[in-house]
Amino acid sequence: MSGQTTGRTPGRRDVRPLRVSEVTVRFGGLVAVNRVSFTVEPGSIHALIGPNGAGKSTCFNAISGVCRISSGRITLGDVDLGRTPPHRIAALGVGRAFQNLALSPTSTVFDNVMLGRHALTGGGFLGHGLRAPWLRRAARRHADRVAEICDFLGVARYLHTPAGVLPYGDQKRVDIARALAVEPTLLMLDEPAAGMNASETAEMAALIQDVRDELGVSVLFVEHDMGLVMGIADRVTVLDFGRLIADDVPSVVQRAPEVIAAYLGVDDGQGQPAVKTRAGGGFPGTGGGNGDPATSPRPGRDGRAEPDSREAMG
Ligand SMILES: Nc1ncnc2c1ncn2[C@@H]1O[C@H](COP(=O)(O)OP(=O)(O)OP(=O)(O)O)[C@@H](O)[C@H]1O
Repeated sequence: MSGQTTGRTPGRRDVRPLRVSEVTVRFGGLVAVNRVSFTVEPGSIHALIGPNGAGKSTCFNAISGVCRISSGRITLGDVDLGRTPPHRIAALGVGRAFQNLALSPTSTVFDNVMLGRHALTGGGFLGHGLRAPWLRRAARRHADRVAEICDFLGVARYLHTPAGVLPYGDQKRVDIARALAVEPTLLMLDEPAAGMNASETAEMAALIQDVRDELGVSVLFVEHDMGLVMGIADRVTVLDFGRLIADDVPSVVQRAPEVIAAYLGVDDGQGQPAVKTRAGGGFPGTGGGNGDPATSPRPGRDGRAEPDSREAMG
């Protein structure tokens, strides 16, 4: 991946910490996120993990303004994001790529990525029909930047191709390009390796590291592939049933008894999973199972097994 990048840094904004402080999100009587606090440090790769229904997506939605927090505070630097609409949050420097690609399949890659740019431009210069010379110059600058971002993501050759005909892995890259088009200081990735094979996952890992190292952008990602998480994250926050159960470096998190128990549903009290009760389950470092919690059943809120339909992803 590194060979495909331009190495150009945006240098447009200071990268600031994202602080999630005592955040609670309720849906009626259900507490989906329960007084959760963590900080994404500037220039870090930070993973948010947890079994199905743990509250990861809700937490992501709260940070990107898609759902309202019931209490607590979310700040980027000293800017309060907690009650800010999504388009403003994007303009403030938070770019988000989605698990289910948020691309228009019939629009070109260029147009899809330019759409991401509209958080910066307000869509204004296009709406004026490019009559004034300064509007044409602005449009050219934005077009050049879109091309640069696509080059960085390794999808520049598809610039004028409808996004929908690209291979899945390349569509993922275009979606990340769209998120980077807002010139974010924080990039949020929702299950970036979902549906990818081992070599595509390795390329995605390299890409995420390039975003951090070459663009200086912090990355917060939700992921079920524990190999990817433990391989690239500087810090890992673990949720279970809406509560934070661990927040530390990967080597500590993967040995935390609460984390092992959350993924396997059982703990023998010594921090060791009772794997015999969870066929195929396991968490890296525990010696239990295939190392991919996404393939493991886990107890539901009512204590019954809650099978996960996800495919094993490495
Ligand atoms: N819009 C909503 N209305 C009601 N309940 C919701 C809503 N969104 C999520 N929930 C519930 O909140 C809890 C947390 O869900 P969330 O999707 O955040 O978990 P998750 O960790 O992202 O799970 P997964 O890994 O399966 O995507 C679940 O019990 C879910 O059913």
